Amino acid sequence: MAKKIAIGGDHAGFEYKAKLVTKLESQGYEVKDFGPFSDASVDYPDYVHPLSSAIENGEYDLGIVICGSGNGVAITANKHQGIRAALCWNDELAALSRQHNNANVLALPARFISYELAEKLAETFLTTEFEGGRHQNRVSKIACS
Ligand SMILES: O=C(CO)[C@H](O)[C@H](O)[C@H](O)COP(=O)(O)O
Repeated sequence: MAKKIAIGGDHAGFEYKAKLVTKLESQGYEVKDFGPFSDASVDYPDYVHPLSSAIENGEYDLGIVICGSGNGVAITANKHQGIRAALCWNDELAALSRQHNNANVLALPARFISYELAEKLAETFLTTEFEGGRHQNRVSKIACS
């Protein structure tokens, strides 16, 4: 089970991020918050690039990034060769992102889902395993040199 979690985003995701950090820590996860640390307007790449690099370097098992739509943080994270970020807004998508895509970053759209759903998606993402097999062949072909 993934234990070391990196979390980050922007001002639109700040409130959900703060609550998720508390929740995940209460469940025994080691959580590194890459910011931001207030709801003042910021630029998500300033937080998502360092988070993504840390996951690529093996410092954290999985990541969660949160902005208004989830698109900005997902697009930024996916610029990194070692990152497979999945934008999810329902539980089946969160499960499939792990089972089929071995996603290592969950992107959440805070302005479009409830906090309760965000918490559920995070739980599913963090506890679902990659199925491997035919999916491993496909995942191996994602990265370009
Ligand atoms: O990156 C995004 C959109 O792709 C996020 O949703 C941002 O949180 C959003 O763009 C922030 O918008 P704001 O008007 O500056 O609060």
